[in-house]
Amino acid sequence: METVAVVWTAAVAAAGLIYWFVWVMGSAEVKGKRAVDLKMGSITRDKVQDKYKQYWSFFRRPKETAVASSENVPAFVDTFYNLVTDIYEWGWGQSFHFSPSIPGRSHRDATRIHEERVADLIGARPGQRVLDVGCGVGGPMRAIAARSGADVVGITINEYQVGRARAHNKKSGLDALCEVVCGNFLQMPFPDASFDGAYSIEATCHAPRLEDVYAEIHRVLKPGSLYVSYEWVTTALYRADDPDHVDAIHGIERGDALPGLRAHDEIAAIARKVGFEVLDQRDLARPPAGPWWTRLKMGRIAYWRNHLLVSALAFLRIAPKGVVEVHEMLYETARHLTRGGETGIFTPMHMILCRKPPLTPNAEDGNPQESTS
Ligand SMILES: C=C(CC[C@@H](C)[C@H]1CC[C@H]2C3=CC[C@H]4[C@H](C)[C@@H](O)CC[C@]4(C)[C@H]3CC[C@]12C)C(C)C
Ligand SMILES: C[S@@+](CC[C@H](N)C(=O)[O-])C[C@H]1O[C@@H](n2cnc3c(N)ncnc32)[C@H](O)[C@@H]1O
Repeated sequence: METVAVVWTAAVAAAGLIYWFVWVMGSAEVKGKRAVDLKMGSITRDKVQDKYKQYWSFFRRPKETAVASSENVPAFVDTFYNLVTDIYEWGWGQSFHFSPSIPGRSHRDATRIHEERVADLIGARPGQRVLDVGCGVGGPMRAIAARSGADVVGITINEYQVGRARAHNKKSGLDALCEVVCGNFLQMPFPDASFDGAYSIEATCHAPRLEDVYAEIHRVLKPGSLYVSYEWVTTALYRADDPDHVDAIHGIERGDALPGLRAHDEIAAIARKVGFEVLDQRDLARPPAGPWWTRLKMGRIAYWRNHLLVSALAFLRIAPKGVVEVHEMLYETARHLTRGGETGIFTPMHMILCRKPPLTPNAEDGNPQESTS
């Protein structure tokens, strides 16, 4: 009799523990993805490990060869997002970017405020059509549509994200304002001058040549309209002859599918080269902004909990094989990003605000032409 009672108590305790571990601790900060729902995007279960190896092979080539074959980059970025999208949603939320921390406010509030700033900078308003370049699963798109009342069209290279973004748009009741398209932002499926504004949040860093994506954005914008971008860059503190700096930046590139980080002072010149006027540029991470990396750093214990959880789910075959390796890669990446933030050599929020010049009447024939001032 006593043995039965002990066995029952142990079974109930174990069930309670599993429930707490998987369903309570395992749910995303913004509910919508739980650990038990981790898939690997559109990759079939048996191909996850191969795809992960394929992802790494990109970085085994010498940098010159990798850059020379930059036409492969969108496919490699697509593979990366198949591998990480569910883990990002589960462990971070629906907005795949950083934000300055704000004392006394939650991460969720800080994220929304950083996104709403974009809507305000480009003056988005009801009736306008705004482009979200590299939209992820649409966290920013929903915040910006809700703030401004503008119609937002997002583009992402990753088909799996399109499905997730559409489902979230519907669930949040914002599907009338938010639309998502699968495509390459280097060759966008939109006509010339078809948007009243555009923005990109921590996405154009995936472009092998920034001028290519900026030129596309310039093409689809109406004359006189605004574009704002939060760029990942090295700052003025970065020293290419310091092995610690180089190691941190390479770590960030490898763990975030980046063909090569750019320097902060290259961005404006590229924007001007494709025809934009640069109205403002600033590192939004500079004081008085609170550190963006504390959210990553404060989560050490959470990472271990997540590691145990992911390992258990893979062992039980609930999550696909390969999920543990991807999770480890992200843990390493978080270390490099934190180092980049603490040393000040890297920022994920170099803000650049641009305008496509308005049309002015041509003095000779009276027809409108792009102003060059
Ligand atoms: C803009 C990009 C992505 C930025 C961030 C959203 C992500 C960068 C690193 C990611 C993470 C690192 C550690 C993970 C952790 C080990 C896991 O347990 C839970 C998820 C993480 C916190 C994950 C979340 C998203 C990031 C912070 C790039 C790709 C251009
Ligand atoms: C780090 S996520 C940021 C997503 C979103 N801006 C956010 O903040 O939540 C980068 C996004 O850029 C997209 N992306 C990268 N390269 C792309 C390309 N060539 N064409 C279209 N989208 C691309 C990815 O698919 C992903 O959605």
